[in-house]
Order: sequence, then structure tokens, then C-alpha cells
Amino acid sequence: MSTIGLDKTAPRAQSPAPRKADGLKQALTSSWAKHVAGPLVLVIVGLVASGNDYYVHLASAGVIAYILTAAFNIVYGYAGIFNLSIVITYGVGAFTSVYLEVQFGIPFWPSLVIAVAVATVLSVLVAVPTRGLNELFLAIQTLAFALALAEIMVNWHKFSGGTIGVYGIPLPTFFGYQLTGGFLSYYWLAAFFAWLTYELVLRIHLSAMRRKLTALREGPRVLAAVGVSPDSTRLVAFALSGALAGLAGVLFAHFQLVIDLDTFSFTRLVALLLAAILGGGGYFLGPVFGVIAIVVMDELSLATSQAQDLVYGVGILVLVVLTRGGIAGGLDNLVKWIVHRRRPDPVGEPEPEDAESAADADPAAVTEAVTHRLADAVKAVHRDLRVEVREVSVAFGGTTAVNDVSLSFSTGEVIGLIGPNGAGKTTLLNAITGDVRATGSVRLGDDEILGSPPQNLVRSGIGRTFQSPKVIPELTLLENVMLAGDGIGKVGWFRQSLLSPAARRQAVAGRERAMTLLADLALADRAHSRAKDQPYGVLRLVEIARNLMLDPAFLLLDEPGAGLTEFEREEIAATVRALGARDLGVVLVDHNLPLITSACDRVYVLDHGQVIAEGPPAEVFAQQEVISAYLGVPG
Ligand SMILES: Nc1ncnc2c1ncn2[C@@H]1O[C@H](COP(=O)(O)OP(=O)(O)OP(=O)(O)O)[C@@H](O)[C@H]1O
Repeated sequence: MSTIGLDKTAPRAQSPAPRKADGLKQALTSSWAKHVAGPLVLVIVGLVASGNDYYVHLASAGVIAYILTAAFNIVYGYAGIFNLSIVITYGVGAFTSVYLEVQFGIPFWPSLVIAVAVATVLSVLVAVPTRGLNELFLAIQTLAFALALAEIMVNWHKFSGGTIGVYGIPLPTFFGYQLTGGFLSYYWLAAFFAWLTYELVLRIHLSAMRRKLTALREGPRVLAAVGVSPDSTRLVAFALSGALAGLAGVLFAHFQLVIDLDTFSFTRLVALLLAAILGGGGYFLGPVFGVIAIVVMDELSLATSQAQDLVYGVGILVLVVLTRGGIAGGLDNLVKWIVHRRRPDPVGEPEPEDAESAADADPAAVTEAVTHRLADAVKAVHRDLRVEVREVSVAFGGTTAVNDVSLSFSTGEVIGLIGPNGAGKTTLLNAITGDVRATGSVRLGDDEILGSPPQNLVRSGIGRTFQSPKVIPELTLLENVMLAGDGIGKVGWFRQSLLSPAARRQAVAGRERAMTLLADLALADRAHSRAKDQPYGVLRLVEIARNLMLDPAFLLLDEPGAGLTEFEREEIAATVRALGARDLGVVLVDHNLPLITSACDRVYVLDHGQVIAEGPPAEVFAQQEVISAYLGVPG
């Protein structure tokens, strides 16, 4: 953990002097370069393929496969939802557009729009009943859904042509010009949509949506803790991927000109999974690499006497063994390894002299320094609010974890909640924050809040941390803190996905504030390190910084001192005192009595789910009943 008490001026992020190689790297990795790279590659592929029918065919099939793989990458790679029904969403897109054209004479372009809308709605409908399922059950349920829908479609002859399929699909036209599947003109049509898809995925990747989808994958509770509904985010992931899968289906139908249900079967699903996983789930270039890998393996298998299975098998084995996270993940690791070798990571465990000075640090100096810094970080809101907990009970089966508890706390006050293991402290916090079902009443000011979902409580001004820090391991510390700004910001998911000017402004403001908060908690030098590489003490401060982004009136801290060194605990105590001094209401759950004594104005003692004592720490700790509860002996 960084030693935040060692000097009074917060170490702000230091930018090393730029070097020539860094300039080149920055140019190549800038978002401008990324916006240009996609269309450039599509144009080059079109130009290289032109004049050779086979290559044109291959290129068109490749870009359509890219759109489908990108669709799966959003729902699975980014959001971590193993939605196997995507292959039937793809099929529904294809059949709907063809049905509208053949049966009703609706032209290609409006059919395309309607088919994409139908696929989007269908995808959202799949999402609703699969809520709350774990990965395996979700895969089974979505697959069952796909099989059921395929069965309906095969029996709906007019729609799908039954087992024979649909022939004579009309050619799409563009200002009267016919675009025939397999010809260069059709490649440009498919490439145009592939570019739109690439641009959408890139914008998602560069925007708050990536942080939200990653949080949905790695820690949905964190999403709720920053005021975002995990359920809505999940629906958005399904909707976005459903729309793209439907689009790929429409393009595929008009490319093939003949479709049947076998086209959207298990073989297609396996190819899609291979492309998505080999390319690298959750990387925005993953689908590009995945499709290229599949095309190359197909070509190689043709060249090697049709030994397709062997080539596939060996190729997959090599890729999976060598590159966890697929090709994109492998390349990412390679780049990091090269950069790391060139320049040692400035972020790591404390330097020896830091550790030494940490041990010598004077607790009073730590407190003063932390208070000084947090004066900037925490807005003094001077809200005069009170939380009244009345007769709250929580039962798990036969165990009553919290039994008729009544207590209250106000802004500007730091209260401790202590008690032996299993006393019900965490469960009481969970009841207040809507994480468990409880009976009784919790009022915030005049409003009853018991039973409100956690994300609503956050928006009402009650933030919390968790017993084991909940952060998103794959995001950097800065992104973890920014997530809170994304959550409570006014810009909705649609504009965030498109990275609209308002979304950009919100992200810039969020980044600035998050960086200031990290600097004020002396974490600026670690801002760009991934959370998974950071020690506990740092993650606890990141949770606090994330909450401060929300400008809460109350902060409920669940064992912030657990697993920390004495020095780190002193930092936490100073932080908590500083928060109280800035008019926040803090509830501090901890076993560490010195920490409680130094930070709290009042304490409540819980034992067997009931409040057994309340008052200033020194008085309460002297009571025989409290001593007995802690020592486990009768008073
Ligand atoms: N999800 C759950 N399902 C069943 N029982 C639970 C659940 N959560 C907590 N309990 C039980 O409720 C009681 C109170 O647990 P809780 O975690 O709230 O205590 P605590 O005071 O926070 O303990 P500790 O200090 O060890 O964290 C315990 O008996 C625990 O086993």
C-alpha cells in the first residue's frame, strides 16, 4: 500500500518525458488510428481480392463472419454471458428479411431494418428468463431456446421453407444497382456494414460501456454499488449483440441467395465459438483475429488433403496453449512484456525506503496528512440527514442473523458497529443496502428505503464497501473509480455506446475527478495498474475513492482494516475521521478495537443478531456484557 502519510503534498501522476519510440507507439495506439485502421483494412482487402472471384467470395464471407463474431464478442467476450441462442438470432435475422421480401414484396433496405429490430427484440426476450443463471445453466437454457425456436421455424413452412429452405432470394439493390452475392459490389455492401460494426464495437470499447460490461462480467455487485442496474446492463448487452447478429443474418442470406435451417445449426455455432474464443473474447480486435484464424485454418485444411479436423485441432491446441485470452490476448501480453522489459514498471510494491519510513511514520502526522488531502477530495455537503433503522430482522432458514435491531446515525457522525464473529454486522449492512431481504423499517430522512435495490440506494446517497474488497480485477484503478461516474452520470447507455459528444464530456470529467481522488488518496502512481495486481490495502482505498465519486451522504465500511498492517490501519482510521469531518455519515464495521476507538464517535455492539450496548467507545468497551460477548464467557 502506498504510504499516504509520508508527505503532505499528494503525489500526482507523473508523466515521464516522452521519447521518440513512445511517440510512435502513441500514434499507433491512439483512438484516431483505431478509427482509421478498420475501414483501411476493409478497403485493402477489397482491392486485393478484386479480380479473383474466389477471393471476393472469401472476403465477403469473412466480413459477414466478422459481424456475427463481433456480436458474440459483445455478449460473451465483454459481458461474460455465454448466450448460445445467438446462432438462432442470426438465423431469424436472415429468414425475417427474406420472408418480408418474398411474401410481402418489401424491398431489401426496409426488410433489413425490420429484421434487425426483430432479432434485437428476440435477443432481449431470451435475456429475461435467463436472468440470475450461472454460466453453465445459461448456456443450456439459451441452447434449449435455440433448439425450440428452430423447431418452430422448421414447421412454419412459409417462413423458413421447412427442411428445403428458401430459394430465389431477391438481389439487394442500391440506387437501382444490383448487388449480387459473390461479386465485388456485394463485398462493398458487406464491408460497409462491417465498418459500422467495427466502429460501434470500437466506440463501446473506448467508452463507459466497456467498463460497465466488464463489471457485469467480473462483478455485477460492483455495478449496483455504483448505481447501475446489472439487469438493465445485461439487457443492453443482449440487445446490442442481437442487433448485430440479425444484421449478419440478413447479409448472409443475400450473399448465399439460398438458405435453410441447417445453415444456422450446430456447425455454425461451433465455428462462431471458435472464432470468438481463438480471436480473444473481450478484445475489440478479437473477432478480426478470430475470423482470420478460421479462414486461414480452412484454407490450410483444403491445402492439406482435406485434413480439416487435424488442422483445426492442432491450430486450436497451439493457440490455446500459447495464448490465454486468444490471439488478441497473446499479442497484448507480448506487447506488455516488451514494454515491461524496456521500462521497469514504476508501480509495484513499496520501495525499501518507503517501507522503512512507513514503519517510522508518526500516526499523528499520518492523520494530519490524510485529513489535509481529503479536504480536497470530499465535498463538504453539509446535508443534515439521518438513517433510522427500526426493528430490522433477517433470517436465513432457521438462523436469525439479525434480530429486531434498532439504531440510527446521522451525517457528520462516525459510528462503529462491532461484535464477535457471526454477530450479524455484515448482514445488518446488507439489509440496509438492499443486499438481503429483511423485515422492519429503514428510513433515510422521510423515505422508507428498506427493500430498495442496491443501485437505487446508492443514488439516494448511501455508499458502501465490502468485507473483501469488490473491484473489477481487469480494469485499472482509474477505471474502477471512473465506473462510479459512469453509473450516476446523466448520459444513458445508447449515447455511451455511440460515444456521443455528451458521453465524451462525461468521461473526461469523470476521469479528471477520479484521478484527483486517487491522487488525494496517494494512489496516483498506481492509477493505470490493473486492480488484479494490487494489494488489499490499495483496493480498500480504491473502494473508498469509488464511493467518493458518488458524493454520498453516508458511507458504510465493512471491515476496512481487515488484513492490513498497523500502519495501513492508521491510514484507514485517519481517512474515516477525515470523512466524518467533511460531514459524511460513516458506519464502520471492524474487529480492530484501536481502530474503532480512534475513529468513532459512538459504537453499537451486536451479539447474536441483537444490539447489546451503545455509546462512546471507551464507555462501551468497559461494560461487562461487551467483554463477555467478546471473550465468549457469561457476564
Ligand atoms: N447468505 C447467508 N446464508 C446463510 N447464513 C448466513 C448468510 N450470511 C450470513 N449468514 C449467517 O448469519 C450470521 C451472521 O453473519 P454475519 O456475516 O452477518 O456476521 P458478522 O458479524 O458480520 O461476522 P464476521 O465478523 O465474521 O464477518 C452467521 O451465523 C452467518 O453464518
